[in-house]
Amino acid sequence: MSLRKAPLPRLLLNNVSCMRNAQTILKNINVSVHDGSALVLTGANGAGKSTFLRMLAGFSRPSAGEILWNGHDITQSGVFQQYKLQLNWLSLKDAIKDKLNNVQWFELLEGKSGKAMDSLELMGLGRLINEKARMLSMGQRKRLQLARLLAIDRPIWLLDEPSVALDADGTRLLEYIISEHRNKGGIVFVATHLPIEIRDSMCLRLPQRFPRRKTMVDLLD
Ligand SMILES: Nc1ncnc2c1ncn2[C@@H]1O[C@H](COP(=O)(O)OP(=O)(O)OP(=O)(O)O)[C@@H](O)[C@H]1O
Repeated sequence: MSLRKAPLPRLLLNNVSCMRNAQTILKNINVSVHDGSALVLTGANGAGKSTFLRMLAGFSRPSAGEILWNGHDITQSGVFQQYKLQLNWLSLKDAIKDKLNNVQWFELLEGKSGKAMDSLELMGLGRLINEKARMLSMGQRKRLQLARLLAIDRPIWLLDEPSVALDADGTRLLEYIISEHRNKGGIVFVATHLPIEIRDSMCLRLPQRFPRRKTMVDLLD
């Protein structure tokens, strides 16, 4: 009889906690993530969804536990140098400058080229290619961020509220590109308040951090 070893998860969060300003934001998180998986993070305002993504991006370190990528702790500098090249980050701050062709600029920065125009077309921005980014609406800026995500093409996507400002078609495009990315073996983390259809995803609902006081919403009930 041959005993096959279970494959190592690409990412493993092992009893991870995170503190900020001497307060525990995340406590004892355990998650295994394999290629092609998606994890959807939900929870009330302030529950720690962005903190979770920031920790995965290496912006803040776990105060306890470890995050392993291919079995190696991402906080070790040699490992982090390799790990950070796997990440694609999308947040509410869009870091968009000047012309739409900043997608091409990001491509160049990555030593890749050729996907910018197709990505912009896919996200419905083709006819706006020569516009200044400051002329774009909120939803168009979000589409531009998504085009950049496609053009840069890294395996691990960290998406913080990716559907905010998107219209129904934009949200469907987002769902489509997430699905295609996963079909290619990519990994997607999504922190969201809005419903996004992501097939076979894991879901982690972070608990509310403070005992609730009466709010205006309670008075309206
Ligand atoms: N730079 C920081 N220093 C200290 N505390 C912070 C910092 N950034 C966020 N926090 C705190 O961490 C907690 C979690 O914030 P976080 O942004 O992760 O929540 P969230 O679940 O993403 O919330 P939201 O749904 O409002 O976006 C909050 O109480 C917040 O005040």
